[in-house]
Amino acid sequence: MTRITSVSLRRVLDSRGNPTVEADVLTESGGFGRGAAPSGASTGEYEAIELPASESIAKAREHAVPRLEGVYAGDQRAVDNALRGADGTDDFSAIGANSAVAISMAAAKAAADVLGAPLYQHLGGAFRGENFPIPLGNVVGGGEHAKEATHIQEFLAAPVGAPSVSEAVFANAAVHAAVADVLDERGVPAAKGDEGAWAPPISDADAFEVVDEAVDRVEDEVGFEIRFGLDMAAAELYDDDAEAYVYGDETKSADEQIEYVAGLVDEYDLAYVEDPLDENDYEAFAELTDRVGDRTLICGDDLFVTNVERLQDGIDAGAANSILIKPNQIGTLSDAFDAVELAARNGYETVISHRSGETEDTTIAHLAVATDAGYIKTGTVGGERTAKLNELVRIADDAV
Ligand SMILES: O=C(O)[C@@H](CO)OP(=O)(O)O
Ligand SMILES: [Mg+2]
Repeated sequence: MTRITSVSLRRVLDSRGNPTVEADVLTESGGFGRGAAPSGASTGEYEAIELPASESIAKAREHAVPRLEGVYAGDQRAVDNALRGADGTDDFSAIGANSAVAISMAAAKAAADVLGAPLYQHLGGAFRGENFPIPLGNVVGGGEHAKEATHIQEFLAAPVGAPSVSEAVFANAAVHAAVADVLDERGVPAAKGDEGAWAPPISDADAFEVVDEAVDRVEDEVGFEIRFGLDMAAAELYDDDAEAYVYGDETKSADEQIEYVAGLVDEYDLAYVEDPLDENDYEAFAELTDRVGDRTLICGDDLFVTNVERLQDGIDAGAANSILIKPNQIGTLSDAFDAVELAARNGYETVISHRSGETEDTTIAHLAVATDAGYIKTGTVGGERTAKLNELVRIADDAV
């Protein structure tokens, strides 16, 4: 094992053009790792705290860096415990989860570098599974990621029948292109949202038709099953005062929302529905899961925020049957692994995910392979999205 000799932090651009934190970790035997923090727009109420990049860097330099020097880079728990100890809060509000996650990922990469092993192998070990995640590809979106588009935040292609990860990745890109064709045929202009999905000014009902048509076309071309799913990001739709989900001029009570989503699952044979209900409503999540959980994944993102305590509450309540894993929601890779393990022990599927604000960092591709995750959600097109997808293709090709 080799000790960390230096941690340097800087501000770099994220895909929205905002400053984010990048960390470089060096070890005594010359190992090097670099990690950069992503950033959410539709952030959950219970996420770890992201501080302004400069403030987070200043605080981490003062409190965390001195504690990290001398820690074994390959002992990820020790690295992450040092980060937690330096911060001293439950939610990383002292140094910022953005510096914490950048350092945590950089240390893992430095350790992999020392070992001469790819990151997924260092994280997953010799006996990790041999499966590859199915990529969920955002092809139409709105909500907090694009104003004047759909109320539902993400319509996600799910190439569940793809024979390889590479074919799955290309199928999602083909669905993205087919959506552009269908919109064009309907005379609908479309810009792109934060994650590169089309952001057309159409109703949610029309978006279902467009995506369904695009998926059918590509399914015919490629000859394997492609379904689709949603991230409803319903906490963003929910109005606490009105106690209702707000879709422009229309509102839905929790019961109506459950009815609506269950109807969509059946009508469109949805493979996946993320955050269909408010992040505080475990009960409604449990009711929906009970109704449709045998035929689709009901995934908690803002509901669980990659947090084992919130996930345990969900398991106890029977809320959802899968969890979105975003390392920056909780602050360290160790915490993210704990959430994956708790999920796996309780039969919850795991979906490793990007954020709407991203960098070229490819850690989540390695994390998905290392943890044998069933799915990865990392967009479809755009450099910061294809960075992860292309890394997955390289991992499958043994070329990292
Ligand atoms: O809600 C989500 O799942 C994510 C990523 O798609 O969005 P954000 O990073 O804005 O929270
Ligand atoms: Mg989400």
